[in-house]
Amino acid sequence: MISIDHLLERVRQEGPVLDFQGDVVGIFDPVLAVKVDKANTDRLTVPDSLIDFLGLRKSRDPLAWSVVRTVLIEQSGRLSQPEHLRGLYSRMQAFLAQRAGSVRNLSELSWWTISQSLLPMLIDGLDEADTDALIGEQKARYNGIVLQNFSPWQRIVDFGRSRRAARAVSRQIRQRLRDGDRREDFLQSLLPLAERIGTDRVAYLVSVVLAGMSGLPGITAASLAYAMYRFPEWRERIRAETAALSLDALCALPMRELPCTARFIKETIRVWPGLFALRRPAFHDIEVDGIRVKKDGAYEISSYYQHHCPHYWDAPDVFDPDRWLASRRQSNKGAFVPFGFSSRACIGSSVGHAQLVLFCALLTRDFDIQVQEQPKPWMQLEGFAIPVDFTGIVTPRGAAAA
Ligand code: HEM
Repeated sequence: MISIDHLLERVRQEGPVLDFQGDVVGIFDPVLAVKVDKANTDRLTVPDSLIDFLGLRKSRDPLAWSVVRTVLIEQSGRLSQPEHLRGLYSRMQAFLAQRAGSVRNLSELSWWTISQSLLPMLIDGLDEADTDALIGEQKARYNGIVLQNFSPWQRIVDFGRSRRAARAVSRQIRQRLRDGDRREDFLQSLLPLAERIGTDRVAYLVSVVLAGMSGLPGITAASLAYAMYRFPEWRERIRAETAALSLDALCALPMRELPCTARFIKETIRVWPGLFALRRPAFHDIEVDGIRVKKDGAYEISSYYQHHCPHYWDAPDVFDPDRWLASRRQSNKGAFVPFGFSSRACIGSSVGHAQLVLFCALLTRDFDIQVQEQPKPWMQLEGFAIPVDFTGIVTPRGAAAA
């Protein structure tokens, strides 16, 4: 990956559309990035499965990706209602409480607190064995995404984990369809598609949501914990806001009563967006506003670039949550894209954003964190932002709210 300074200089000299090696076009203008990504996604459908390749499916009725996205976005909205957030908060709180009192890798702890607590929103009512299977898939993703451990042995272990998780998901789908049992979770929202696309492809869609909830949410949570360590004055402001609310009030997400928390989250995901650059294959020839990307070529778009470009932000590298005050807000022309670019943006952003607010509350009103200063924690910026050497002890605060 080229450095941000080099990229900024190239864009300054050559403009926002750059030719990279190997038929890759870099698009570093927010409006153009959205247009090209949309043109690529418009014709995207749910991919074929093995059954299609073997010619075993009776009807072949392609289902647009945008339809699936709408279903999932609506479900994400329902799952961010207070009654579901209360459950999410309790799960995160219990997870942290079990791990309190001993020295931990705080990035890893943040990642797992967030990721594991989301599982019942994917499939509610799982038994222990199937929960273990899905946690196994999350372990595989943690190894690949965060630890970047691609040793042959790890790959074999993780392949086994993924197979086990896939079997658990298929079993759950069959069981739900057979028993007519209804739950409020992502799986439920996908079941009506089973008749049209087959249960195998519903299982695939469940795995896409599982992947979505087992990567960036946890990485973002680690950045929030790190930002609280680096900027303790903001931690105290968040504590004051969240401790003033009962848990029920907090789960209604009264953002007007949480202005510092909201600004802190925005600024953390601006400075350290979960994903720096996306290199997306072109599914067909794309021609938009004079930009051409050949089928089987690729284009690159970057939230990190957009979040650090002085064209859109004053002092872009400075962590300054107050830049989001209404009195100071700049017109950033759609450059702020922590949840991705519109046509492929995060389907879980309602749940995701709510969870980040609750995570901030948890780390301030319910727990204290003592971070170890040796070795000094630092933020690794390679493809995504993850705090390193970030160890410490989490302890419950005496006055944890009911
Ligand atoms: C703080 C939390 C989160 C952040 C920062 C985040 C960020 C993102 C980003 C940047 C993308 C775009 C990736 C791309 O363009 O290829 C994305 C996509 C996605 N996210 Fe999230 N996400 C979060 C939470 C979640 C949650 C809670 C779920 C599931 C419940 C989820 C499910 C997905 C899925 C399925 C996609 C793929 C959408 C598609 O391919 O059309 N995300 N997310």
